[in-house]
Amino acid sequence: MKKPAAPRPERLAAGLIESIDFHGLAALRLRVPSGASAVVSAFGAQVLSWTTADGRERLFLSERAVFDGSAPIRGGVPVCFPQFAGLGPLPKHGFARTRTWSESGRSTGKDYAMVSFALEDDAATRRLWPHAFRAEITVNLENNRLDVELGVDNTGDAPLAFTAALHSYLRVTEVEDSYLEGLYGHEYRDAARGDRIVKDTGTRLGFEGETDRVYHGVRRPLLVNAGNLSLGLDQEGFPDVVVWNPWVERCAALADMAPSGWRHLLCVEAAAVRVPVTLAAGEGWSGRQSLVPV
Ligand SMILES: O=P(O)(O)OC[C@H]1O[C@@H](O)[C@H](O)[C@@H](O)[C@@H]1O
Repeated sequence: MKKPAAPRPERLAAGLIESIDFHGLAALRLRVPSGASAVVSAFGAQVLSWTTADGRERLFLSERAVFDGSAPIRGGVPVCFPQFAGLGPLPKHGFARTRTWSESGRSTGKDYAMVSFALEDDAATRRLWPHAFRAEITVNLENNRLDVELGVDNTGDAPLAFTAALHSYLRVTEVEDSYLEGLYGHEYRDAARGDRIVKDTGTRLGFEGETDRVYHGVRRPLLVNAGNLSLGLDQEGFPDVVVWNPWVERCAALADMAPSGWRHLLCVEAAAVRVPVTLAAGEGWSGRQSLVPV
């Protein structure tokens, strides 16, 4: 018997933004005429899904991710701000990923849909980090790319310094069959091996164990070679690139990861880590990561 045809998604004439509930969280779904879509939650201003025009999900989101606000969401593009990892006195990766941000703008056009979320200091952030600031995440979905930008303004009257990252969890079919190109000749701090500084001499980086590296001063675009989930990555403003995969044992210790979850992710993060960003009173900074299917 002939199978009934799957319903065809309606073809959009222009970008569209809809409010949705995503695992109980308030979120926006962005859609563009190519068929690509993305989901961004107000919690963490976090991209939680990006499906390209070919129907493939490109971001890893853990099947055990917690969506009740009690913990950061494991997957998508968490925003690490104003502290990367444990490089300071704040909670790991800062507080931005566990705060609810406010929508600060949206627009659509023939071939894009864009939303922004803002986070400003309040009594709770000042208790942790005594600075006046305004951070903004802008997510721009186009037919064939996704751009995520973090902007930070020092709204106080004293200088401030921060480290930050867009902690993108890229979905791969099998991390052991994936590799990353573009880091040749760069120095990195190997956080999985006692923070030693190493110079990368391989033309491509493969994955055979726990990987936790901060590459310094990366100026070239990168290529994640992962079969039909391959992506080109580019960044501006962020000088560093973090490459992370927890592998078997560390993954098993993470309550919000399935035991085999590590196989299906590769974090390639646009980051400002080695040298903190310093802003004088009234000064601003921005950094962007762009993901393009290849
Ligand atoms: O489990 P978390 O807090 O989300 O952090 C995940 C990882 O994030 C990476 O960016 C860090 O380099 C790792 O050291 C860290 O373990």
